[in-house]
Amino acid sequence: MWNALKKHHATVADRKFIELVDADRANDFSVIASDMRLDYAKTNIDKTGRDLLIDLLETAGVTAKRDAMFAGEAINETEGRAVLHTALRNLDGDAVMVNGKDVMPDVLRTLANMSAFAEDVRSGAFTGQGGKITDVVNIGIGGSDLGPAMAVNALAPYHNEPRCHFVSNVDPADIAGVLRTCDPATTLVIVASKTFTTIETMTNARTAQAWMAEVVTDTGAQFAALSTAEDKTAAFGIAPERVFGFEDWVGGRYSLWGPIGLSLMIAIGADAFKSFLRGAQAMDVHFKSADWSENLPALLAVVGIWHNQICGYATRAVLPYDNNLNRLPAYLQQLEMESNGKGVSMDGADLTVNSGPVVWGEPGTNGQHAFYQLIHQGTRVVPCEFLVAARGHEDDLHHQHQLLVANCLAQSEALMTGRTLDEARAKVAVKFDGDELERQAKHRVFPGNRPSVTIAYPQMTPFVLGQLIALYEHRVFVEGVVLGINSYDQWGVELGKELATALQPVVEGTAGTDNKDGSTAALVDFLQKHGV
Ligand SMILES: O=P(O)(O)OC[C@H]1O[C@H](O)[C@H](O)[C@@H](O)[C@@H]1O
Repeated sequence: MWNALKKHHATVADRKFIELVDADRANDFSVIASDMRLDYAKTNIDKTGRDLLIDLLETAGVTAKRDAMFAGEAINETEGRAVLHTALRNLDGDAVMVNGKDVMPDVLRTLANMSAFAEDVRSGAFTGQGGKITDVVNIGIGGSDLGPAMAVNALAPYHNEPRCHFVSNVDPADIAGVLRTCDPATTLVIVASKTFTTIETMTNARTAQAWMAEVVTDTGAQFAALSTAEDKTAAFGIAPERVFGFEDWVGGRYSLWGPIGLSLMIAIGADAFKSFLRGAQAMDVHFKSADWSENLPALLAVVGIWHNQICGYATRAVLPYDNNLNRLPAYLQQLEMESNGKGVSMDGADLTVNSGPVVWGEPGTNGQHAFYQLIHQGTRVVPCEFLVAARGHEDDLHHQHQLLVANCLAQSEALMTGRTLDEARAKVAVKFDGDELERQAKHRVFPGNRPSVTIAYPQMTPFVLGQLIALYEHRVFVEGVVLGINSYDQWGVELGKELATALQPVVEGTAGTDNKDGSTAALVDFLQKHGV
């Protein structure tokens, strides 16, 4: 299949896709599911290419794998675990079996407990020593931070109760900066850690505990924990009624839908949080039922595969024309790169194609005034993913939103159409002539034919955010199955952790640098001379 796709690519690589994009192609290469429209017309995928890509899904067994995932089979083979974040948004409670047990009663009970606690915090029924909670500090990292931090920003217009802060970095600047703005007597600290062993999180949690203890008599009463390790949360001193547990079949970067979403739920309320879950559930239903040729996550995945594994474009820019999605690129970096950044297939063989792409981005229009230069005229092609809402939330500034939308559409159009040398000459002919005209014109040429997809939606509501994040999760799943890798482990983060533990005494000066390489030893020496 890979060879067939590469062969086909050779036949279409030079085709100007601007010449292909008429109304028919725009409809044929777009799909609408629930509230979202995915347009992938501005690419050089043609019908044959799409057929081949969909054959690739069938050959890779995506249908069977998808059904196995939803059925609770242990598709995370290297860790022997099911992958069931979808159960967290299965609000109708249809049975989901793991090892012969229906997990839904526990899932729904935890959701009800979280909802009651979140509403108590919002209403003031739950208080700190100094009264109603004014600030929530979520201490977590990776999947225990990026999801809620991204979603609280994304849903800022729905955020109507305590201020929410997110502390992740072990750099003391992070926690010190946040705690400086909070009153310990009215702050709720949420320690979010699936394992409750992550060094950054546990270090920051102890710092927060000491900060609160200076003022608050019973600090444990103002701490909550989100974890799979209830013994460890108890040892930390957090009462069981404020521990919201989940199971190991929820991966860290897929955990926003359950207890790890508590800070989001406190920010927007339990009803809006459920609407967020319903959005994701709608995308799950679509993913399970739509034909691959009409299936949003599957199509987004095959476009990604086309650009990365077939065309060889190493990166992908995610460009939300939605300022509140400013943490989406960082969230997707973990979701996609920690899931599909692997060089070994499930059976232990080396991959024969590239692993998933480098994902990066910033909201438009800011990026336009920074790095779009490279996207338009650099020598490397960067496939772009534009996201845009029909409406913002600032009704009195709707004209500004229209300008935002115009910018978004202009960028994908410019990337596709480019500007020829003749057009560039015409632009500068009034100012220059002769050789100088040629030289100046060359700088103003845009190669064009640069691919992008656009995801459009009516407005960034909780329901739409749920759809969007579930769309990306399933896209990652499909790409992972096609590559034959396990998208649900993350062994690649272990080595650095082990070496950091070993280096701590070296940095502190209680162990020597004898067994370190020359570069590391010299850096330790320099930092020690400067007071580390
Ligand atoms: O939630 P925790 O157990 O504290 O884990 C936090 C994060 O750290 C790990 O190193 C993993 O790479 C991430 O996938 C995880 O989300």
